[in-house]
Amino acid sequence: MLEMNIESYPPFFTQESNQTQNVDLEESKIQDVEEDLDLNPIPLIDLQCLNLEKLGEACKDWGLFRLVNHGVPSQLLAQIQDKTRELFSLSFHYKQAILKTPLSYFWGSTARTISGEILRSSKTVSWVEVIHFPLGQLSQSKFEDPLLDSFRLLMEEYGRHQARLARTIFEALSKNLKLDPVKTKSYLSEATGFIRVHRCPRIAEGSQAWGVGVHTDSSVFSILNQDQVGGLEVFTHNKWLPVKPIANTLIVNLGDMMQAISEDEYLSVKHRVRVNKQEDRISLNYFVFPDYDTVIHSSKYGPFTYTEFFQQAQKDIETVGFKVGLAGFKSNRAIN
Ligand SMILES: O=C(O)CCC(=O)C(=O)O
Ligand SMILES: [Fe+2]
Repeated sequence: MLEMNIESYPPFFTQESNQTQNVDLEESKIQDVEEDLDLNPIPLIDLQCLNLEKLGEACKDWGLFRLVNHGVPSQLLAQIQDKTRELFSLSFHYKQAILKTPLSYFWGSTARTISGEILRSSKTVSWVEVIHFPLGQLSQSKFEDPLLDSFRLLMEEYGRHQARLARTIFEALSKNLKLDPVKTKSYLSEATGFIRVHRCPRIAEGSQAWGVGVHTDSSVFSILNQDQVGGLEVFTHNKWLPVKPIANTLIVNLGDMMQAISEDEYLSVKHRVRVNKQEDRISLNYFVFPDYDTVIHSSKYGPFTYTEFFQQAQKDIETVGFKVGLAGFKSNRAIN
């Protein structure tokens, strides 16, 4: 067992009372999942020779794919993982002091209100610590702490790669779906992009919690970089499947906005994150959205803007304890 740097964790994770009650709503027990890792059937998409047909199939059948030849230098990926780990291992109080606006630092939940406050569900707790990096605001920010400031520069560089990938992927999906490029231009808004860096603290034997409980992403899609500890699981073909960590690959998860834009042809995939008992787990996730005020038109859902979708999700979490999501936006035409 690696030594734990206790001072680096929010007290939330070291209090006994938090270690047993946090079981996800949908599963009362955190069971093992089927491990057919060697088969590793998650579709591989090569960005250097993009096969549109294969990409379309992956989006329809899986709602996710693994990107290779994505052009993000392996050195940058490794550096980012190392620096993220280093940043999280600073003391909790120091992190609270330096991770200030435009960044935010929170734990126990991945949901926030529109004004940026942490939104905790009364039903479920996420065994995760999060730092939120709004990419659009990073270049104007300079941090006094040298580690944080060098991390900001890395995030900017990584963010530019993510925005490039997002544009390329969205263009390919739009082509497949025969979307009108002029009408759907604001369905992917670079300015909305942000990166979340996560640490899921290891959890004591006998305690249980999900790092992040079952959910779909609200974004158009997300691009995930997980470390070798692994833990991401997706619900696909009627079972839970672990997404094996493979160095230098990225995982693209389609979100609710993409499902709506595609008229339900593509899937916003359900996923969750398992906590490791031996090691802390690090992941970085880039999310991108439509322009917040752009109306999404679809025959399956009533017209809505991302702002409305987000506000509804917030209301759901406060009232029923989880995001209802697209199911709450079905158009009358689709219901009848
Ligand atoms: O850390 C991960 O693997 C994914 C986290 C996630 O699903 C999310 O933040 O929406
Ligand atoms: Fe997610």
